[in-house]
Amino acid sequence: MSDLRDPAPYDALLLLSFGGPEGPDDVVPFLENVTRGRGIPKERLKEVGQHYFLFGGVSPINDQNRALLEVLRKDFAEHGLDLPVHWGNRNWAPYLTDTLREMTDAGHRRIAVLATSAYASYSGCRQYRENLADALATLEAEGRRLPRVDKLRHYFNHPGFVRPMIDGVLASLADLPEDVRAGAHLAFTTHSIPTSAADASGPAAEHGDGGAYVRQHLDVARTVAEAVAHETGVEHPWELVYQSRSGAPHIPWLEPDICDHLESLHAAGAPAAVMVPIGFVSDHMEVLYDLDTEATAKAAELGLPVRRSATVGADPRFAAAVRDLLLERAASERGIPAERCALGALGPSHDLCPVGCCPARAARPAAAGADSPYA
Ligand SMILES: CC1=C(CCC(=O)O)c2cc3nc(cc4[nH]c(cc5[nH]c(cc1n2)c(C)c5CCC(=O)O)c(CCC(=O)O)c4C)C(CCC(=O)O)=C3C
Ligand SMILES: [Fe+2]
Repeated sequence: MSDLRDPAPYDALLLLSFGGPEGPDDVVPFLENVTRGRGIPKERLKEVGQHYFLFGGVSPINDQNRALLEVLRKDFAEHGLDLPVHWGNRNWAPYLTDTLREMTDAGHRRIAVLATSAYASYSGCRQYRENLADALATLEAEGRRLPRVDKLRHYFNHPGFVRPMIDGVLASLADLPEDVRAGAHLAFTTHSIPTSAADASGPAAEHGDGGAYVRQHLDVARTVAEAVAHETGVEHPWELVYQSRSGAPHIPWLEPDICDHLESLHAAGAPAAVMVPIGFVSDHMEVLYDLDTEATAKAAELGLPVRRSATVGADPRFAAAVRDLLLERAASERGIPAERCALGALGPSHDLCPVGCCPARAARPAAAGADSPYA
């Protein structure tokens, strides 16, 4: 096999996701899993529970991961990549620990991990690595010989992640009434996090205010906005805004919120907006509730025409990007330099999170980084 198509040393891929409830009885236990020890106000939990109940207690995220699994397996098969793809979640079944146990018992020794989270930050990266460490600790306590797990690099700027978003924005613009289209703002949106977490996501000293988290999002937003301008001949004004804030009101989180932003746009005379959820990999609950329900209602109240552009989801170009990331990392683990695709100004992200990357307040073991306690 030609070197750059060889998955060795990897013998399996693990799709690692957030997980979500699949019926009304799952909602509260799911929220308990998500927020264990994180001091989310009870009021906020009741509110978030309502978002799920509005959709029958079902988060779309699991079906989206099932669809992604299917396109990944299809893409691998079509490209002669004989590598099983498994799926495990941090907060709901199929649970990460159970999947990793099955993979270990099936004899997998070297597992590449794709997290359904594209950017740096504690919530988007280190927390996934902590949960991997927890799962490995459980398997170790059960007397199992541990496989090695490697998390694939951040793919926020991979063309297979960015190009489908550009197409999504073009489709949303085309769907706006013609008389407001040319003046439409692009409101790039992502999950708000505490400003302290943003600054620690790759140090503010190196990346500026908001750390790597904000810088990476700004880079993607600029890349998408420039590609859209190139395609349409119109330079749409754009901004990076936030959604889904939680936590106590006195703690500063990234702002402005998308709903406040729509109000400001309206007040400033903007004729329309496209909400572009660059922070998310699929149309899960944060997109369906916070954007399609809440922000869309706010826009209707203002009389501001809005559209919400698609996330990458199970786009075959994303599956191809995952294959690319896996083969690139496999080659590099074998000591062979491989091309590392990236759009924008920041270049490809690191393979291995450095010691102390994206720290949380309380230090906990995290796998698949330079400070992993596991080989
Ligand atoms: C950066 C980021 C991403 C993007 C990266 C990634 O995708 O991982 C993300 C994704 C998601 N967040 C999700 C759900 C929730 N996030 C919560 C809480 C929080 N998220 C945070 C950050 C992020 N979150 C933070 C700083 C908190 C508060 C503190 C904490 O608890 O760490 C809470 C608790 C209640 C609330 O506060 O809202 C819930 C229910 C779902 C599933 C949706 C579904 O079911 O379809 C997904 C994909
Ligand atoms: Fe979240």
